[in-house]
Amino acid sequence: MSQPDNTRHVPDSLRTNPTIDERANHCFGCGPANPQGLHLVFTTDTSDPANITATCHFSLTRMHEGPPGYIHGGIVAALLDEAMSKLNRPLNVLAMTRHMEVDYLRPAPLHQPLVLVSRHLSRDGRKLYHQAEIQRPTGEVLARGKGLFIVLDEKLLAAAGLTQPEN
Ligand SMILES: CCCCC/C=C\C/C=C\C/C=C\C/C=C\CCCC(=O)SCCNC(=O)CCNC(=O)[C@H](O)C(C)(C)COP(=O)(O)OP(=O)(O)OC[C@H]1O[C@@H](n2cnc3c(N)ncnc32)[C@H](O)[C@@H]1OP(=O)(O)O
Repeated sequence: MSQPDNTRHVPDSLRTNPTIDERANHCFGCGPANPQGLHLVFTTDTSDPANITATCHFSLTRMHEGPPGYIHGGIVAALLDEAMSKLNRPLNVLAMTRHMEVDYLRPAPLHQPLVLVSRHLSRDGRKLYHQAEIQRPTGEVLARGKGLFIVLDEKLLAAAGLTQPEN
């Protein structure tokens, strides 16, 4: 009986010592290699250490439709989650979402320029508290998320062949 050839689907980068960026290459939110992904590109601003932010300008099409003409609510949550996760690198940690909540304030339209803005709120040991918003270019807030991210412990990372970034 023939066996599936899994090796063809393993990128070279995963055979050696892949960086977190190489591993995140297929991330649904930001991975450039994911043909079905959102391909979000963020700019982070660390100029004020007390107010670290990440910003992304984007527009979606009917691939991500929920209510007619509007972004699906699950995608809204994914956008907010992604935006908040982008704060972890400037904070120099690898962390994952433990809890998040979403306020759907107004329907978020397809085919229109929108802005994702996330902000680091506070840190308590391994617990990072972030928030993110989807805004119109006018600043009107359409959706807001708050998230608890947990800095991954070294044992979990070691199992995945990773280490926390140097501080
Ligand atoms: C297996 C290896 C994984 C490899 C991952 C490698 C790198 C990842 C790093 C970067 C990712 C790269 C690209 C970004 C990709 C996606 C972007 C979007 C981000 C995501 O989409 S990422 C996916 C969704 N994410 C998950 O798939 C997480 C599943 N989960 C877990 O893997 C565990 O859950 C973990 C490890 C997170 C924590 O596990 P844990 O056992 O270490 O910690 P625990 O659960 O105990 O919580 C700790 C403290 O939070 C408190 N706490 C809990 N809930 C609370 C609440 N509601 N309010 C207030 N406090 C709360 C507890 O009370 C406790 O507090 P205390 O320590 O003070 O007791």
